[in-house]
Amino acid sequence: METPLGETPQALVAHPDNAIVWHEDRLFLLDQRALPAEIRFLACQTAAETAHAIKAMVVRGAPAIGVTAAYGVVLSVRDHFQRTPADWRPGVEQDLELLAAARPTAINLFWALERMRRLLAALDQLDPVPALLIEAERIHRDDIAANRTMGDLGAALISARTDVITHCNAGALATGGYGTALGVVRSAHAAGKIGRVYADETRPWMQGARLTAWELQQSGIAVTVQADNVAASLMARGGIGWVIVGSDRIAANGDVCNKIGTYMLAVLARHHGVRFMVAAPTSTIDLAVASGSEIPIEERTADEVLSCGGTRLGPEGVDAHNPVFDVTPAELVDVIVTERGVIEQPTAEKIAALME
Ligand SMILES: CSC[C@H]1O[C@H](OP(=O)(O)O)[C@H](O)[C@@H]1O
Repeated sequence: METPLGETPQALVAHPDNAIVWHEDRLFLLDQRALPAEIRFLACQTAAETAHAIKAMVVRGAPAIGVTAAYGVVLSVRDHFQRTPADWRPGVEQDLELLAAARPTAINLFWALERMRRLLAALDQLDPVPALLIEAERIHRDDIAANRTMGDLGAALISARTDVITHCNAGALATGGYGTALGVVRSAHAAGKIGRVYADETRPWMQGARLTAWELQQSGIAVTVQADNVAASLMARGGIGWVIVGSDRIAANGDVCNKIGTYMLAVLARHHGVRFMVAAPTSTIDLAVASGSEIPIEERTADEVLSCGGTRLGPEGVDAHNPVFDVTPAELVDVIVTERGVIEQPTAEKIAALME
């Protein structure tokens, strides 16, 4: 289990861009289960603790999960190399499986593990840890750079000041920093193009009400939280120029898997003439799945639906259905923004050309 901190080191400043910190040979995670009511970092010292932190959603969001898993591999190799320097690889392989089993949908988890696995296979120097830490830090740094590039590319698509709707949290907390959908919002806001952000609360885990609202408040961006069923009438009222969301996995044909409720927003946006933007790094594109129907959708516990903030809402004995992602067909996506460029009206051909 992760180690709650006694004295938080000065390097651990509580800011959305500081959700994942490698400090003094330990991995510190801003506990997103407690935000914004409580600011607390948890320290992970093993791959098992890191895997648990991902599964328990201490850290969540596709790119953030990938970055965290990469550091989890560093913890694993250091652990096994120290214990059995002559035969550390079997134990690390078991830890890689443990990390891969933490959550099934966000492709960045598997992308990051595969990148670390490739380096592991190539390493033959005596102590592998330094090279692996450099790679994990590179994955982290590259994700932030990608988000900043996407922020500017997405902001350029917003032609005039407007209000926007976002869903869940695709901000700095969900990435290595800066954010994907909220990275576009931050860059567009800096250019004077964002009036107000309407953040869907995003039942049942409330990423929007808790995390997106906190992030945008920290960035000085006007944010209004709304129940998940308000978006239709808000779009009908007018004034919403864009729906801007992130993604956990994009299929080869441009179908977008994202937090449950995204598909509903895409249908509403198309009906109301609101443009629908998905911001995601190319590490979220999975060419191995032809369409969204092949993407595994994580189901979490019924209790997450039948309770809120620790208070039981539903009667005992009643079941609940809790798929935490859905798939938006490519034809409902106006634009996908990646760090390599923008795809209008995504198709398999356009995705393939981008990924060449
Ligand atoms: C920038 S990816 C964020 C993405 O991840 C969220 O899911 P979860 O909070 O369950 O990890 C949601 O789908 C966001 O759009």
